[in-house]
Amino acid sequence: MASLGSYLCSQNLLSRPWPTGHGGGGGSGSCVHSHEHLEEHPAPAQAWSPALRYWTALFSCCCVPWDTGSCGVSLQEGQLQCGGHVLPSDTEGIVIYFRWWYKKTRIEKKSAFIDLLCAVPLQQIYGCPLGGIGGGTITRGWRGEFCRWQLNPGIYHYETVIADQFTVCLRCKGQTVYQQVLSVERPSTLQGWNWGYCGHYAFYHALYPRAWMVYELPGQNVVLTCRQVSPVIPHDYKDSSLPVGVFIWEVENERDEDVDVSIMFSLQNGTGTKEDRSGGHWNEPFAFEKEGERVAGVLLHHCTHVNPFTLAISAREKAGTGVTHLTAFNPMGSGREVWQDLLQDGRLDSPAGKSSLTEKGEVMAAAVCASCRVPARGHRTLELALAWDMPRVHFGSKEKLHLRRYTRFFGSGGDAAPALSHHALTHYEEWERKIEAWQKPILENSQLPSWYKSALFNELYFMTDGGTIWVELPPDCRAEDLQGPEGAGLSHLLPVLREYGRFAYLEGQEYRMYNTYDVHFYASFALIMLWPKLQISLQYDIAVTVVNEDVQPRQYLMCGQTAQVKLKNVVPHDIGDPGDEPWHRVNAYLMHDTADWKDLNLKFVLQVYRDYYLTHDSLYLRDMWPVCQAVMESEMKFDTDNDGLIENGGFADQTYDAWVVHGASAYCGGLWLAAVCMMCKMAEVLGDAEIQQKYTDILSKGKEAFERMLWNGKYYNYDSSGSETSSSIMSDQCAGQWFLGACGLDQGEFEVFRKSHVVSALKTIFEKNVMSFAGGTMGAVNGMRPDGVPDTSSVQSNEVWIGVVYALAATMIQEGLVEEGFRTAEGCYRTVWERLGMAFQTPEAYREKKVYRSLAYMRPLSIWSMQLALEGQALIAVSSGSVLLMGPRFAFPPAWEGR
Ligand SMILES: C[C@H](CCC(=O)O)[C@H]1CC[C@H]2[C@@H]3CC[C@@H]4C[C@H](O[C@@H]5O[C@H](CO)[C@@H](O)[C@H](O)[C@H]5O)CC[C@]4(C)[C@H]3CC[C@]12C
Repeated sequence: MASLGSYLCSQNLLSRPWPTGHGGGGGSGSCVHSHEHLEEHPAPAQAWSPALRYWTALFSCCCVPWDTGSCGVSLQEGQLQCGGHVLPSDTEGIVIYFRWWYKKTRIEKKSAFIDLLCAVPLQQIYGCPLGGIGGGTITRGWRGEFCRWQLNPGIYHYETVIADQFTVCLRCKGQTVYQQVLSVERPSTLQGWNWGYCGHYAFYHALYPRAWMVYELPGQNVVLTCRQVSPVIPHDYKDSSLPVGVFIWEVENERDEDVDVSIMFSLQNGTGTKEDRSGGHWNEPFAFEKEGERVAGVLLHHCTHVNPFTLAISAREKAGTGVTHLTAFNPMGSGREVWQDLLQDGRLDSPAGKSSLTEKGEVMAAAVCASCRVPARGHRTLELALAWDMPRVHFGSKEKLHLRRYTRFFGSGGDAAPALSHHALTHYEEWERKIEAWQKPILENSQLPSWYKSALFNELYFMTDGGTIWVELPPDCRAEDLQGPEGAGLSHLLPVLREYGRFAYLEGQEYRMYNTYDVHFYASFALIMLWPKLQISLQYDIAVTVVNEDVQPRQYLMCGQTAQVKLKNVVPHDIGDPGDEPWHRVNAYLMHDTADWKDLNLKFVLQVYRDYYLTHDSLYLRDMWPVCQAVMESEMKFDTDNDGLIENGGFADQTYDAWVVHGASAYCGGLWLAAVCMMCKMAEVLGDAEIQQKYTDILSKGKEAFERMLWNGKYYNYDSSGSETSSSIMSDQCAGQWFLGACGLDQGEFEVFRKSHVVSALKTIFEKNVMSFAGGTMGAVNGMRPDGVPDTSSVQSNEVWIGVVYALAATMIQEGLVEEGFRTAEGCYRTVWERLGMAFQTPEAYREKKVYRSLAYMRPLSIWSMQLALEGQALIAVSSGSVLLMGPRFAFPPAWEGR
């Protein structure tokens, strides 16, 4: 048995529940996300609700048909509320938003990029998603259900498809003794099947990109362990793109007699949407043999007009393992014919030939079954796979055709499902070896707490399940098609995009914008550390958008003003909405005109240097340098008093897009100084003495202004406006230092913020925002008043942002406050994954009580910056000869070693 399985075996855990510690909160050595008994509910979070409950009342009085129920709209005590924050009842933005929403959804019949009226209902059901990066994802729940679907890029569909199941059949001496669907459900369809598996005898464990389900078949003396593996492999740009998942069933026979074991995998042709009934779908059996390895199963052709696809269920044939199938059955009926077929001999009938096409209104399913004899007291393995092939995709606008990344290896003809299945079933062992080599040093590091190990790997689910898309650059695409006729001098743009393709992931499953840049700033650590070429490719895409403009005027929802969609020489908020035409039309976000945001340009510069520092890619640095200069020039205008420090504009002009900032600010001012420092460093590397001098002068002036205007003796004030809340303690006030530290630019000649000030600020945040908030158990609140009461002046100052908290923890670790860093981050992990049951859907934000916002969000990927900080600490420890804190470095290619 491979990889973590061997760890399981070595600990004699194969036939027992995974070590506990989650849910129980004991932290007893488990490093996976677990549900001990599948019948248990993970956490009592029903009382928690989406943030925007005030809308119902508002819109019901406008007589808008309102049928979604869960989205959170309410009027509390006669006032409009957002996240418990009272909004003025005449708030112009709300009215403008509503008008826009009505036109978009009711007149144009399109979906809104952020639908405040139809929030995704909270279901505490999710587990590890299936699939590699950018080929679509199918998420399974921790009870084994197939329940979250993203096959059309960026578009989610939340539906448990009942026919999608694993069923076990046990036979002794030629008689079936046990046949059971491995599901705790008791549905109204397929009533001829034996449902209602007792959840007490099942255990779920997840350590992304793998998950384990252990079934102790009651009264059978047989234990099944289903190991689910997806090809998500750091530094791998081929197999990591594949739309497949493998299920390795380990069967342990604890009886004194042989048992014939069959695992049947049934699947509906579709994803549980109304399209499943649209007619014209069909199934066919297949077998695929290559290099002496044979897999067999059923193809389910889903023939929709837009983005048709083929699903494939299959199993690996090998000596002693038989594979049979059922090409088609009705998943809406009793399913009795399927059940009897399996019951009779532990095999399926395996009819030859295709099914007929489904009629309109008809749904079809198929099944594949792998069977083997397991000797008394013996052990055998059955290997099954799910693949889906949707090679050619259109986004919502249907203007451009995109080929997914994997088509360069498996073709774009729509006939790749057999080869994908074969590849998955013959390569998963290699994937597991690589996953283990990557994860093991961290898992085996006894100095790291278990919750952290779970958080680090499991939060990575968003890399694939963030509506992620990875496509090829069209072969005929020319540099001028991307950069415009003048060209931006990005000499390596085409080679990079041709070699590594284009990558995009959503801000959140509920905030449907690709590569939201102010947020990606936080999440980008995962990409640069694990798939650096994708981060480089993403940055090239952003650089292209910087040099382009979109002169189309439009009204912005928060302020009501009209301005053009995208200005030249500024970084966009995002690269578009999958419901429209991303890359081609950027800035789907229309809450604010982000041309006036203060953080976006700076975040580009910070990432360019950070990426260069970690990859040593000097071609990239050279290409990005003019773009950095251009965006810094644009940013310069925000230093209105020429003191070397930018000022905010008196509106929410940065990632905290509902938290107003006036004048100089700790967050944007700090990012600015860090970016200026990196401009000096990049100019030095590139030998540009003039620019280096220019930025050195700005930096020395700006540092002085920053300290004078914001330092209060303990921490940096929120802003310099002198307003009632300008002395608030912002948890993210050291964001600039965070990036500087990650790039080794935080000391000596490069020290921007005085060490003693940084440490004092971090200690204050720990004392106030962390320990004085929810008893230190929920991470850091964004804004805290010096007297220890959260800053309620805005919706967002009173929230905890999980991704910000992980970044803060990384900053603490960088500054040597390791214990404080772990304590801070632990609060968020335990709140989200244990208390609220929001596994595999970490939201952007929650409040101390009752409210959360934006499920399945990008920012928490910033936890990878904690890992970078820990590795940095380990290097410091080694070089100073002190005790090594960490295990060996991991995940970096050999070229990075020793830096
Ligand atoms: C329209 C309301 C009143 C405006 C007015 O004063 O006239 C707005 C008040 C509060 C707004 C909501 C705040 C939370 C969401 C923010 C979201 O933007 C994305 O979120 C990230 C921050 O979490 C940000 O970093 C990222 O760049 C953004 O893309 C937009 C939806 C909000 C629900 C927002 C909606 C308008 C208000 C209700």
